Amino acid sequence: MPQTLTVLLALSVSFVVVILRRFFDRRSLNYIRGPTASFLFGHILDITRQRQVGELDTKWNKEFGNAWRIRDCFGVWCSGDFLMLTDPKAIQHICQKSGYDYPKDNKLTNIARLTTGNGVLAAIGVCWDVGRHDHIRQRNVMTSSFTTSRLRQYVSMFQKTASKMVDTWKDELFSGSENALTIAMNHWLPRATLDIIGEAACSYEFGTLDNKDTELAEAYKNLFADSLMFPSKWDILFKATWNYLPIRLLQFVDYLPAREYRRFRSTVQIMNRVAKNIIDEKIREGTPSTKRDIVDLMLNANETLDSKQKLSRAELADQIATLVIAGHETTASTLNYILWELAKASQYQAKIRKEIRILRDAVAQRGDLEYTSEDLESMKYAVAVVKETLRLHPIVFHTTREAARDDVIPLSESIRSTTGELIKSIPVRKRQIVLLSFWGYNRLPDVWGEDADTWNPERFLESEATRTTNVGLYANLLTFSAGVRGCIGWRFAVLETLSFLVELLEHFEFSIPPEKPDIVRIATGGIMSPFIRDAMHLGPMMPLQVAPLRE
Ligand code: HEM
Repeated sequence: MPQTLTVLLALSVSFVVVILRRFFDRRSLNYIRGPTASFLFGHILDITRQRQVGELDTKWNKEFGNAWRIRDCFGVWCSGDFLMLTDPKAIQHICQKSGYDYPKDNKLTNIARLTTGNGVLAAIGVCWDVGRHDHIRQRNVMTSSFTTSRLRQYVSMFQKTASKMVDTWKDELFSGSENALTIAMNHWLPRATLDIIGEAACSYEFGTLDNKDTELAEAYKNLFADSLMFPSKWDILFKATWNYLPIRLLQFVDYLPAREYRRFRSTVQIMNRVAKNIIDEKIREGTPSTKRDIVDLMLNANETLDSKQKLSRAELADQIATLVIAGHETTASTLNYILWELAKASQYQAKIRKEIRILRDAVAQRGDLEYTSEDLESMKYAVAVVKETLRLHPIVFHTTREAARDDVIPLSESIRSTTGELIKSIPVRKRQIVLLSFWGYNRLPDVWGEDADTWNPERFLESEATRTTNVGLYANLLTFSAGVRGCIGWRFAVLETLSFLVELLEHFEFSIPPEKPDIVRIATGGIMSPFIRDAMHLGPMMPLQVAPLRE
C-alpha cells in the first residue's frame, strides 16, 4: 500500500508540473506529418510494445520520409511532440556539427544516472546546465585510455579470455563424444565480456568464466532485461514527466520503492563500493601499477590537470561503473547477432576460417604467438561481417537529444508537410526533443542500397565512396553514435569482437538449432536483446548449434 501511494503521489505531482510547464512552453511541429497518436500515451506505449525493435521505425520511415513527428505521453493536451529522424544530414547536424547544442534530455540523462551513477554517460554538457563542464572534463580524462596504442595492449587480454572460453567449452561441454550441442550464447558471451571489462577497466576479477559468483557479477546479471523490459503503463507515464522536472529533483526517483529503482540503486551502490576501494588502493600504492588498466591511465591523466579539471574520487568511481555497464552487454549482444548471422551463412564462416589460417601462418613466421590489432583489422571478411552485423543489429537503436537553443535542422532528402509542401529543413524551438533512430538510419536504402534490410557483408567489401554524408564513428554506421557523445569504446569493442570471432571460428562450426527458434529483437531499456518469440519468459536467449572442428 505505501508503495502504491508513493508512486501515485509522485505521479500526481509530476503530472501537474508537466501540464504547467508545457502550457507556458509551447512548441509546435504540427506541420510535420506523423502517425495518429493515443490520447494518453502518445506513441510511447506503441514503441515499447512493438513486436520487435525497429518495426515501427521502418513503417513510419516508409510512410513519412526521413523525418516525422511522434507524440509523447499527454502529447495531445500539451503539444509534446518529438521529431523522429533517420535523415543522415539531420543526424550529422545534431551529433557532429552542433556538439553541446543538443545535450541529452532529462529522461535519458536520468536513466543513465540510475544505471551508471554520475559518470560520463550521465554527465550534462556545457550549454544546458550553465557552469557545469562535467562532460568535457570527464571525457577528457577518459579518452587517454582509448588511444590506438593503449588499445593494442588490450588485444592480448581479449584473445586470452576468448581462448579460455573455447577451452571451457571443450573441457566442460564437449568432453564426451558429443558431435554437436545447442549452446546458449547469451549465457557465455556476457560473462566473457564482463570478465574483460573488469580486467581492462580496473584489474577487477569478476571471474564469471571460472564460475566465481561475485556479488557484483550477480548484481549485473540480466540487469536491463529484468528491470526495463516492457515497462508498466504507470511507469511509462511517470517517466514521461521527467523531461519537465528539474534534473536535480529527479535524483529522488532512486528512493521509489518500485522493484526496478531498488535494483538499480543496489547495483550502483555495490559497484560504487567496489570501485572506491579499487581507487583507494591504487592511490595508496602511489605510482600506478605496471598493469596499466584504464583506471591507472585515468589517475595518471588526472594528475596532470589543474584542480578545476580534476575528477574527484567519486567521479572516478562512477567512470568504472559506466565502463562496466557500457562496455559488456553491448559487445556481448553484438557477438550474439554476429554468430547468429554466421550460423545462417556458413559460407562466410569458411571465408573467415581461410583468413585465419593465412594469418596464423604469418604470425607464426614472425615468431609471435598472438595477433596484433593490425592483424585482426586486416581480415577483410571478418571485418566486413562485423560491420554488416553492427549495421543490421544496432544494439543501442535509439537515442534522444534536446535542442539547447532555437535552430534549423537541415535534411538530405525533402519531406512533405501536412499541407503537401516539400520541406528541406526543419526549424525547431529551444527544448524541442529529437529522437534519433540509429536503427532507421542504418537501414536507409538511399545510403545502404535497395537490399538494406538484408544481411550482406559484401557491401563492405565494395567501395564506400558512394556514401556521401559522413555520419557515424565507424564505417559510417550510427551503431556507436557520433560526435561529442559518441561511444568512447568503439574500437575496444571492435577489436574485442574480432578476437572472439577468430577464436570461436577456428575451433567450432555454428549453425541454427534443428528446432529453429524464432529469434526476435526486444528492447531491454536502451539496448535490444535477442529473445525466443514463444519463450520470452526465459529472458534474453540466443541458442546456437555448435560442433567442434576436427583438425
Ligand atoms: C558493440 C558494442 C558497443 C556499442 C554498440 C556501443 C554503443 C554506444 C552508443 C550508441 C553510445 C552513445 C549513447 C548515447 O549517446 O545515447 C555509447 C556511449 C558510450 N560507450 Fe559505447 N558501445 C559499445 C561498446 C562500448 C565499450 C566496449 C565501451 C568501453 C570500454 C563503451 C563505452 C562507452 C561510453 C563511456 C559511452 C559514453 C560516451 C559519452 O556520453 O560521452 N562502449 N556507446
